[in-house]
Amino acid sequence: MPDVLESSPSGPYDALLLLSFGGPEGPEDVVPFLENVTRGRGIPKERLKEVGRHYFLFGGVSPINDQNRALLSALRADFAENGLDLPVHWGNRNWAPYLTDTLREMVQDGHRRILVLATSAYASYSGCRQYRENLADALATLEAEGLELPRVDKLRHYFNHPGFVEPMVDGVVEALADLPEEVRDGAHLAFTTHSIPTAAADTSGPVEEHGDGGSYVKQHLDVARVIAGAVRERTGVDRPWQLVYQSRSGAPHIPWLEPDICDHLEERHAAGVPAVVMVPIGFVSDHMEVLYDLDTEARAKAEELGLPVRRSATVGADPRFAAAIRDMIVERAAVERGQRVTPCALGALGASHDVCPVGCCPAARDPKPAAAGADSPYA
Ligand SMILES: CC1=C(CCC(=O)O)c2cc3nc(cc4[nH]c(cc5[nH]c(cc1n2)c(C)c5CCC(=O)O)c(CCC(=O)O)c4C)C(CCC(=O)O)=C3C
Ligand SMILES: [Fe+2]
Repeated sequence: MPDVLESSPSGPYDALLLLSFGGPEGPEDVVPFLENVTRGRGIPKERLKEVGRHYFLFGGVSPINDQNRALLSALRADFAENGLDLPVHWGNRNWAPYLTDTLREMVQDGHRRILVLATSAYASYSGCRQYRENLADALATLEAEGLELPRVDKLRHYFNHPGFVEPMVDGVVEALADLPEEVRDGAHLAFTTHSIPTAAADTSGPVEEHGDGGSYVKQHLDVARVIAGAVRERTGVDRPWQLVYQSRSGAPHIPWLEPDICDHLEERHAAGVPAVVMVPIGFVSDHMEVLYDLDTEARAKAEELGLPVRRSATVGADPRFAAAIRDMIVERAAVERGQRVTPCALGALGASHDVCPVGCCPAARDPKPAAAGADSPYA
């Protein structure tokens, strides 16, 4: 076995775990799903009712599960085509297939070195450490069951990998082409991502990045700048752009990142901007936040204003994204074998760390053990 692993480009890893958020698959799943997501998180009941309503509008089905099934197929097809013999499993934090069940099956199948791909591209408590906390929790459960624990690592943040960025550039160019010609050149770009509490943004990423929106805001600004630059080159038009936010929750007196996309559309319209393309860089695929908060709510706001808007595509299961993941797996495996690599990244920040350092994206309150980082209690 060790010989096979040594000669494989993904050795020492023997499996990939696609780790996602999870979502309901029917109306009866919605409330239990929301209970799973919000356990002990103090989200106002009003907000939960509102979010439940979004899911019911779509038949109680989150788009995220089919998106993950498509990504699984794309990864398996890409690995097979490129001779990467690495099985891919799928587990979620908040709905079936649950992370703990998937990890148990992987251990029972004999996997010992597992690399995790999270469907979240940026640093933050919600987008990184919370995934690592759930991994630690799953490992603790398996340990209590007497299973021998595998070693679990997490793939670096991929927000600035060309395989993530380039499909979004294509998406913006296509969205612009879909606008009426008379407003196309004057259109502004609104890069959107999930709002988080400003305190969580300020402590996102490694300690030395804390303050002023932390890694979360810096990473999004870097990607937005790269995409806006590429779109300028492709279309020959220099369009103003801004990073804005969506999907705010939490108590109203707690500051979250602003402006909200709907306020931004109002402000741009009042300033005489003729059109806006919304670019959801914060989302890996068409999550409920994209289908409801942008395609339903923000579109309704734009219609009310008489402002032409388009929403550009998320990366989803684009083959370039699957190839990028393969690239990063092979890269990380080489690092683990003690080899030097030149990691691939666009923008000014460079490739993100392979291992989250101590103090990265701390929890706002009651810190929990987190796996797959420098402060992991597991090997
Ligand atoms: C940064 C970030 C991402 C992007 C990174 C990543 O992708 O992980 C993300 C993704 C997602 N968030 C999702 C769903 C929810 N998020 C909630 C609540 C919250 N999200 C937060 C942040 C983020 N969330 C925060 C700071 C809260 C407040 C409470 C808390 O600190 O927990 C709530 C509770 C109700 C509400 O408050 O809205 C729900 C239902 C789904 C599934 C969607 C689908 O079904 O397609 C996905 C992909
Ligand atoms: Fe969320």
